[in-house]
Amino acid sequence: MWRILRPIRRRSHERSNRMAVSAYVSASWFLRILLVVLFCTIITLLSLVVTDSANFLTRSSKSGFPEESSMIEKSDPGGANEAEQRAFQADGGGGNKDTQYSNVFNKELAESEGEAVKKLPDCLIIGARKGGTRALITFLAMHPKIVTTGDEVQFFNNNESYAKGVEWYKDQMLPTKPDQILIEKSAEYFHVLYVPERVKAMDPNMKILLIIRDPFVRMVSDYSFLRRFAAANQVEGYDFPELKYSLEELAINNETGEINLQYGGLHRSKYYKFTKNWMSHFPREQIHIINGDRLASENPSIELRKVEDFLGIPNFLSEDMFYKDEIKGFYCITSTGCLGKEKGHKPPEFEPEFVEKVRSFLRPHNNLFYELVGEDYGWE
Ligand SMILES: Nc1ncnc2c1ncn2[C@@H]1O[C@H](COP(=O)(O)OS(=O)(=O)O)[C@@H](OP(=O)(O)O)[C@H]1O
Repeated sequence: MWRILRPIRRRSHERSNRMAVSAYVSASWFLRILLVVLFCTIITLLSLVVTDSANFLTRSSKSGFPEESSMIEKSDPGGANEAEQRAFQADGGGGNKDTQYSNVFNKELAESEGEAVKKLPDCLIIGARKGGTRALITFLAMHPKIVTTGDEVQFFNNNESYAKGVEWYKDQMLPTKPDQILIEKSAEYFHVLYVPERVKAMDPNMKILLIIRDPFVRMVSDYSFLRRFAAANQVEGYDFPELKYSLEELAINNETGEINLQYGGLHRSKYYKFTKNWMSHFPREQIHIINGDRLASENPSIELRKVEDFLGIPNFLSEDMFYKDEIKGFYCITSTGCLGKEKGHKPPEFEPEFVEKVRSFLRPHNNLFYELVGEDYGWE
């Protein structure tokens, strides 16, 4: 019996051994496949996380600091009002029809070698709208080493013009000698969020001039300009609220008594947001900020000297080239007179409560702006 059973037991023993070996082999393959799948999943997840954080950082750097979002972005109705921009463009940038000033004040400086040819600008005055951009470019145009554009070209902020391409843009410029700097000013560039990206794509070395003034004063000037403009002009498809409503009615929501975040005039006075956007495309050293309050209230040669230094051209614009016109209340050019009648108004008066409400809304934006640019402008 034992002899009969022994081979059977051996066979069954061998069978169970084989089964155990094959179970072991299958289990080890299963584990290997599982590990490979697990590894692939981890890699995919990790790459998703990395890409997402990179996107987040890019988004943050384009639209402002992440911490800004809690305080500032909530109070931000979004981009500039396009209809308003059209209205502004219809006037070539706010009554900017000043003539070019001749550059032959100083013979030595005026003598430039080489042939004058059309080229793309070396420098842009980007705004801020109603910051004193016209005064700035008009004064700079007296410098023999500077050539400027007349009317605002509004190339980067106007999709129709932008679509015409850089050759078209170049064609809008005046011929410039090799040792002269060409400056274009369009006061709306500062406020349109896609502009710096476009400028950088054309010339990453572009020098940027930004002139800012007390944001409350700027808002008042912005409102007054649009009101005057609307009274004298019609823009198809756009009803100017400035014609129907007072500044107080536009800036304050009359139901809640709170600031009206949708009001474009106020939005454009939030310098931090727009400057941050420019600084995410251009280094701080490439952006020179002019104090528009000072350019208007002190002899302009003080602020202009800093611009000359920034542009790397000889100091030429001197105190005696300007005088204060007591009737107009602004500085004018000794040899040619004041800016056109569209520039330089006595601001209207407002109730102190209104002024304080708007100023306290702007204050955190101003503080962030001071921090960002490294200078305290001391606005109330
Ligand atoms: N010297 C001199 N002469 C006249 N005006 C001067 C001057 N310096 C600064 N300003 C102030 O410039 C304000 C107009 O700003 P902008 O030229 O940037 O306006 S625009 O955006 O181009 O339309 C303009 O605003 P308003 O006073 O509301 O007209 C002036 O306050």
